Amino acid sequence: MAAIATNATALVFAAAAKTSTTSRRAARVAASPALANARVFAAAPRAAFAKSSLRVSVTTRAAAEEGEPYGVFKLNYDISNDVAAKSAGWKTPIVVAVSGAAGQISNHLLFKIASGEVYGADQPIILNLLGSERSKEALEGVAMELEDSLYPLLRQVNIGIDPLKIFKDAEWALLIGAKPRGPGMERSDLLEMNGQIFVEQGKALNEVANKTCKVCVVGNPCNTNALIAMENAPNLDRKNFHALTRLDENRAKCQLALKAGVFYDTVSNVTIWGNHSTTQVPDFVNAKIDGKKAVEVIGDDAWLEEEFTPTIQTRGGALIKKWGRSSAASTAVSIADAIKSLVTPTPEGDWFSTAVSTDGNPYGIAEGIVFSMPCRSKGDGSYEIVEGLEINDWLREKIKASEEELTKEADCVSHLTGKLGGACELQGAGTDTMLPGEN
Ligand SMILES: NC(=O)C1=CN([C@@H]2O[C@H](COP(=O)(O)OP(=O)(O)OC[C@H]3O[C@@H](n4cnc5c(N)ncnc54)[C@H](OP(=O)(O)O)[C@@H]3O)[C@@H](O)[C@H]2O)C=CC1
Ligand SMILES: O=C([O-])CC(=O)C(=O)O
Repeated sequence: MAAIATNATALVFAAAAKTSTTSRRAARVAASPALANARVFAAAPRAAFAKSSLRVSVTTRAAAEEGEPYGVFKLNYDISNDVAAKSAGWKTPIVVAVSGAAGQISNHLLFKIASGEVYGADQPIILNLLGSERSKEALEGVAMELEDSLYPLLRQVNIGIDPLKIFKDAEWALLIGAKPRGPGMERSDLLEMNGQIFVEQGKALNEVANKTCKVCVVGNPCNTNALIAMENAPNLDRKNFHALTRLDENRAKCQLALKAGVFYDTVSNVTIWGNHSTTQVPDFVNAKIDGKKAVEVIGDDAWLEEEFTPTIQTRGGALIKKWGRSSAASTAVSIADAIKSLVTPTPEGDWFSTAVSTDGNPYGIAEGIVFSMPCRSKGDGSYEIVEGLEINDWLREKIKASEEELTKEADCVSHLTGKLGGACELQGAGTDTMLPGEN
């Protein structure tokens, strides 16, 4: 993690960084007498927080030797004296690691997370931000903006370019960074290039993340990137790997509401099946509007099949044409929604979409891929796949096409997932498939 000096205190601290923890602290105290009375909070690992009193009993030693928390987050104090924290009954801080942290999606998401809107108003957050040589400076800028936002719940920010450090003790890993597809690139090229990133990050998560870490892959092609990360992290529960299809669900809810002439909060039970690509299947068959079947409320099967479905499949591309960039704010909102769906109980009778491992799934989808399905959660971070949805011929055929696409993608990256692979059938003209932003 980077130790970046932003003020006199930090400069003194940075200069002392190669000495012992004790002498570093002495140097900081000398530079800032107010610290003389301060005790440790900033880099205390999660286990150090006693649930009842929020008392911190360890020093920053371990983290300090790897790199310091950013800027103001270096300032140590005793959380047991934090009246606001105590009276609000705050929980133990959690480590949320984010890759592509200097990118445009993160620029929206990080501030939502730090505000308490995502994990709850009683959940202190430690943000670990992963960048690269390319984005080092930009990442500092992001950390500066987080400092300047004065979020009470944001208790520490660490920035760095080494996933082994940034993913340390992560309870959530939001993997957003990925190379965008460039002109003339085959999807298989993108799979290969980004696949390498997710091998490295999967291995790092395996080594240093909390064993119950929940991983949400956003960087495209997100389903297969999630598969690669999952296969490279055998110490983590496969069920805890997700690829983001919540944006597609939100897009589908909006279009159904628009057609029905109702506000979108009346639309429920919307599933996105399959890949976050143009083969995805927005399920209008099981969707509801005001508790009634959407198909009956809308009463226009031709529209649902021939307009609604392709509109959702290609919404990303339509947005890029208008805005000149891919969805960022709405993607960040949907990541927040996806997390909230796992940390709060799903409303009775409803479900949400997330792409998860197909191992043991109740719909007969091929195993060994990451496929979007209807899920429910008790709010403890885990989920179950909702069984018993009606799969009519229309859905069956479309779901099959997305399943075949993901199976081919998995074959293309078999050398990255430790499987004995088949040929990569995505290579060559006419066989290539598209991301939502590529049409
Ligand atoms: N699943 C979904 O619903 C959606 C997914 N997406 C995907 O999310 C990802 C991030 O989008 P967004 O934040 O808008 O993108 P940005 O271009 O703003 O940021 C992407 C980040 O990826 C990192 N990156 C990793 N490897 C490379 C590379 N080889 N070349 C360039 N950048 C790289 C960069 O960070 P660094 O230099 O720090 O590594 C960069 O900051 C994309 O893959 C996009 O397709 C977007 C919208 C919806
Ligand atoms: O293709 C992209 O980068 C954008 C994308 O996934 C989407 O908007 O759904």
